[in-house]
Amino acid sequence: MINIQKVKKIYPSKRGKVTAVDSVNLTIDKGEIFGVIGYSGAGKSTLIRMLNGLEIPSEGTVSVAGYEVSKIKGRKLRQARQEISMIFQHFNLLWSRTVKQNISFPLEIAGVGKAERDKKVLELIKLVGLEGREDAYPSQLSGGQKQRVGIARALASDPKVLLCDEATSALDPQTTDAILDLLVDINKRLGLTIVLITHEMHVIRKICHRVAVMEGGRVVETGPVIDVFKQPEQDITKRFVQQVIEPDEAKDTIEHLVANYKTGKIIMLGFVGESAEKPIITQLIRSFDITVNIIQGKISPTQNGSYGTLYVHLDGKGEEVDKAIQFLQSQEISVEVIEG
Ligand SMILES: Nc1ncnc2c1ncn2[C@@H]1O[C@H](COP(=O)(O)OP(=O)(O)OP(=O)(O)O)[C@@H](O)[C@H]1O
Repeated sequence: MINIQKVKKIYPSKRGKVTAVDSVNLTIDKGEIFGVIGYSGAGKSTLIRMLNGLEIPSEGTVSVAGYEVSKIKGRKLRQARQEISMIFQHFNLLWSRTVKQNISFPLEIAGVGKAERDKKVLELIKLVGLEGREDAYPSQLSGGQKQRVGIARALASDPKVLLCDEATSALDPQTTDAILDLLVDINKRLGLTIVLITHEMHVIRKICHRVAVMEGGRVVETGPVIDVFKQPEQDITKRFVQQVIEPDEAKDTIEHLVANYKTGKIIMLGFVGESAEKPIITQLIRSFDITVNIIQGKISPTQNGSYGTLYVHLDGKGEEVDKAIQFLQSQEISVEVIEG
């Protein structure tokens, strides 16, 4: 569906040239939710803007939904943009138009007749959950509702690809989750390919099938989300993964608890995929003469399996504790002894 080949984008600036995107190759399949993550200045916006011709690459080719967007102009590019829609961090709504009129706008531009427009707008309002708010103005809506209008408007032209430019960055965590759920629902119902850029690993964890990590204009790591969580290769990826699996308050609690347990061992277990759903702790308690205290744990689902971490304190005779650890190591989980 999307093919990015040897793409570079160089901007001229007063202090010389800036390479915003450097030698990027990516292929994104039909129906995928693909995330691009990176810190500010990594080149994410430039990359996503090249997918709908808002920026033209300095080198390389970009093809999306059968259009070579890096080469086309004028009418052909406008036609391509009907099939490659975009939503934005700050929604970009028309403030003097109602919800209905905002959603209808791209259909008016495309010359769709009134009856057909009205029918389509109603369908979209239902799809994004805005029933009852049809005649409200953007200023009367919450952030989440505004983004729902943005999504409905983007879907009006029946696109094949939806580009999301930090679409949840202006929203609170709960609203973010509701909008992410809506994107997954749309992806499944309409088979839409979604490409999103973000600086939050939570967004990637929750909805993406695959992820590319960008740093200094380059894609430094890419793969299925679960694999990246299981084995992040680059330091920057490890930092992003830690954002969600090991929040700072967890570290403080562990340090505090480690100081309190004088005997036994504290271990950190890492679960990925099917192992996250097995009753390993039950097996541990039944099979060994030890006590097991669960200190802290979190299991999170991704689009291609679950992963999680669990801190436990094992206490008992030294050899029995060691046997229990060997048992854990024989399972498909990572085991790290923290203390003891
Ligand atoms: N129009 C422009 N002219 C000159 N330099 C630019 C232009 N647009 C982006 N850049 C530079 O290119 C680099 C990548 O910017 P880009 O906005 O793509 O990164 P980003 O990862 O999206 O970051 P952010 O989330 O802060 O937007 C930065 O160094 C930026 O200053």
